[in-house]
Amino acid sequence: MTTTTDTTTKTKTTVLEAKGVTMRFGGLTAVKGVDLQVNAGEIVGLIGPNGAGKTTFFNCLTGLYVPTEGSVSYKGKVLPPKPHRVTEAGIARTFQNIRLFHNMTVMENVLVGRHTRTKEGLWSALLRGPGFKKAEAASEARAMELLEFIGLEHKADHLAKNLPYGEQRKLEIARALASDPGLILLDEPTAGMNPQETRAAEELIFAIRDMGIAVLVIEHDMRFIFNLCDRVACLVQGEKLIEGTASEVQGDERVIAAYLGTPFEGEPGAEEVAEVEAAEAHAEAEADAEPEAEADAEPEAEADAETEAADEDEAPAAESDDAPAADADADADSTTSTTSTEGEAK
Ligand SMILES: Nc1ncnc2c1ncn2[C@@H]1O[C@H](COP(=O)(O)OP(=O)(O)OP(=O)(O)O)[C@@H](O)[C@H]1O
Repeated sequence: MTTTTDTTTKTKTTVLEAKGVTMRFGGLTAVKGVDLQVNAGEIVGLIGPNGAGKTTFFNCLTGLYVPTEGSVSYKGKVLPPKPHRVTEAGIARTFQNIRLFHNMTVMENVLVGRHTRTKEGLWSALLRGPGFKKAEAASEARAMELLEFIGLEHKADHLAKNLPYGEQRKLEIARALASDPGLILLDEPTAGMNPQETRAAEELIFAIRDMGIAVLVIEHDMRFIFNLCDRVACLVQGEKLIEGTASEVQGDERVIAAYLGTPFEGEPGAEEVAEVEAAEAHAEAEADAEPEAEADAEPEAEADAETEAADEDEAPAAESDDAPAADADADADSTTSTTSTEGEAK
């Protein structure tokens, strides 16, 4: 599996073109006039805070929702808003919450994904004629190729429900690939994954791109997205806030603000700096004053000083030293954990 990000051989053929896609649910406009293009050979990321409209936009692209306004074209043709027609046209997808057939084997799950490419009709299937058997053998061969591609060929006859979580996510991708798509939409492919599984998913997506399949991916894991994507679009409250290269989007203050409310990287605000400096100066002054106080103190006074160690004169200095670091960690943690919890919850 190659992880090259070399883009020299990429063409600029537009695979997906969404124009002015709007989706309203009663009074709520979940997606507002979003334009987005995905070109052949590209990996495009779609980011945005919770409830920004990312999954709704995916559902509009794949025919699960009929957009209130706008159009979606695949390779120059407007797509009918019907999921099976969209799959037939060449767009496959995975879901935020895993949707495997849990009591079917790994192989059978991939074969289900193959059905849009199987031309044999009902009678042929019931009579199991030569045409059907040939098609069935070809489907199984293709399914096994895909299982080899994701590294699950040795588990072809295991029940899907017995796979570990990370392998279930990979199997979903194999099932989507079974329809021979030209574009795959991945909705939070690393939700709930550990760092090793996330890294493997990243490699898998590069390999899918290298097979000639364009990728549009929703993800909350920013490191993953910015490492992976040629372009990134950010949705906020249903609207596209910005679209650009990973570095353009990563550094955009509006994106940071949309996620966190306040910047958490780069320079802290003047107020925070002044607060920390004052606390440090206070702690130093206390430390300098202490030896003298101890030297002068009578035994009773020493006991008093110990009792006072926990009083408010000491406490602010100690807290001021620890608090900024602890807060920064908490911020970072809460960003990550919100992300994974969110992903798992759906
Ligand atoms: N079927 C629906 N009916 C009514 N409102 C909906 C429906 N689907 C989504 N919404 C609303 O549309 C908005 C966008 O939701 P959506 O799930 O698309 O956001 P998201 O960016 O994918 O969020 P997350 O990152 O949490 O998955 C939310 O306010 C949501 O409650």
